[in-house]
Amino acid sequence: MYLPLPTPQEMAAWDKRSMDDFDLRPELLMENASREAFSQIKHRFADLAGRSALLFAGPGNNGGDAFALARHLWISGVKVMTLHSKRLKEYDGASGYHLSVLRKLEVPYAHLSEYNFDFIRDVDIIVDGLLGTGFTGELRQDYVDWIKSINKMGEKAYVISLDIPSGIDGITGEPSPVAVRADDTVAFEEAKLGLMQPEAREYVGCLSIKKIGIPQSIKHDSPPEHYVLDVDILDRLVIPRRTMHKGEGGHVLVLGGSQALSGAAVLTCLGALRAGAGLVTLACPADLARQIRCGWPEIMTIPLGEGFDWRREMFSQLKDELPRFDSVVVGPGMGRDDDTRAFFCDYLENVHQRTLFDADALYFLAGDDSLMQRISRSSEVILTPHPGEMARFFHVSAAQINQERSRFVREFSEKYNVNLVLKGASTLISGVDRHFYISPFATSNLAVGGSGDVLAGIIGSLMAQSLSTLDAASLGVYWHGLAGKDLENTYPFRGNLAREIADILPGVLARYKGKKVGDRVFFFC
Ligand SMILES: NC(=O)C1=CN([C@@H]2O[C@H](COP(=O)(O)OP(=O)(O)OC[C@H]3O[C@@H](n4cnc5c(N)ncnc54)[C@H](O)[C@@H]3O)[C@@H](O)[C@H]2O)[C@H](O)CC1
Ligand SMILES: [K+]
Repeated sequence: MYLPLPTPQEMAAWDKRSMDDFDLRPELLMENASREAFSQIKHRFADLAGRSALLFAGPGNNGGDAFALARHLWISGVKVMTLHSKRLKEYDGASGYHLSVLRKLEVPYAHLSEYNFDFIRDVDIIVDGLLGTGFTGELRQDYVDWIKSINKMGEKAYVISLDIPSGIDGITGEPSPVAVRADDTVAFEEAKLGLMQPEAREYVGCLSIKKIGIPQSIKHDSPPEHYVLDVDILDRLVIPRRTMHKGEGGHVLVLGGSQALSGAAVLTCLGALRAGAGLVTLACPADLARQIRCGWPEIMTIPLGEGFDWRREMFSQLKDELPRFDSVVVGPGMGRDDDTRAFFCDYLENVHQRTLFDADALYFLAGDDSLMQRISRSSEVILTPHPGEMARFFHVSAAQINQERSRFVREFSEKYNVNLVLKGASTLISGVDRHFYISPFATSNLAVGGSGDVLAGIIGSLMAQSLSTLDAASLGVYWHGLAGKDLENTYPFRGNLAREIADILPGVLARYKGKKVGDRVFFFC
């Protein structure tokens, strides 16, 4: 369901405990790491003998991984050249050990700063073992130059990064200021947090996670703070009983829509229906409800008051009906005027415990902390802002939110302790369990008006189907992302409609549920 995403510090702590408590030597873990990278290369090249490989070995253990890998390639008949970043005698510990074996085997090596890349012709394989989780701050200029050389040669050669593309920050995922563009990245034991951040996407290539022998109990005793959603989250949805009745599918109430924005509420209803809700009811001003009823027979409506505008009094019509719904989605296309706000405030006084707040509901909540206090610490509600909506809570810009998504989400959780979905590439979920869950999907096919409305409907639907709010959010975000990824195949230049995201949900589920992805995090590489 959730794969751990340790920070470099969390990973180093696991590493240390492996040694201290279990006497697992670093040489051994390094050997395991290099074997895993080797098998990934073998997976890419059917016949390795006679190929050429250039290995970049940095000053730390990432460089040691490259030394050990150079040995496996050499033994397989690959023409190997190992380039090291510091003087040979400066290598010690596990890296020094694997280097010494290489030297005994007489594998060719050279100092990086003395090597002339102009001599390189048609290398097949480039191994990036320059920097791993020990990298901090900005790259030194010589590293910038080496990384640029790798990327230049990588236009024609296969590039594999060990653990993390060199130059990528292990937490933020940002290149600092450049980074290796890999075809494959093999993350050792677990993917590091930075690998899953949107900033790292174009550098990581195809990511696989390979175990190197860190005992499970260590990870269990010191769990990381962040996780990435995995495909088996789809297993939370069970095949429905043939004899079920629609009530068992849950009943979602959507409060939203206004004359200018009726489509948003409809898309939320469609998302909810396509995600399997047995019944979906839209409550909105009466004239709007009549219009929507004509075009969408599957959506039931509760016409409130009269006209097209929301009014405070309308809530009294709805109040007694709330308990018959299994979840409520409030906000899509609702509008932001004072009368709508008054209706929303009355709703908050009587809030359904399984409520999802989206769009204009977030606008009201962000503008008045006393409203947030009414739902704060409610473990079953959820807020689903995009960066612009999140920005209003902090009086910053959407760009600032995107620069430090984790930090803002953490601050929000600490202040209000509710479930939260911060949308965007690599959507971030924070649960009332104080953990953070990242979506593995970043696709431009989801960047279309109405996509968020559909997501609100999906999550609302899953909340109505008795999943915990956090599971509903995780599954909903994964399913929505998978649909977007699937649309990428049909519409590589975008152009899909938001309603198509909703429409393909059942088919996507049928195709991908139970599918084995092995140790790959991303389906599509
Ligand atoms: N986690 C495990 O159990 C295992 C990890 N392995 C590999 O080891 C690296 C982490 O190794 P470490 O020695 O801690 O760090 P690095 O190799 O990343 O190198 C640190 C090295 O880099 C220098 N440095 C730091 N910042 C900069 C900078 N901005 N510019 C230039 N140089 C920089 C610093 O001085 C250090 O010398 C992990 O990623 C795995 O690949 C094991 O092999 C298996 C077990
Ligand atoms: K690396």
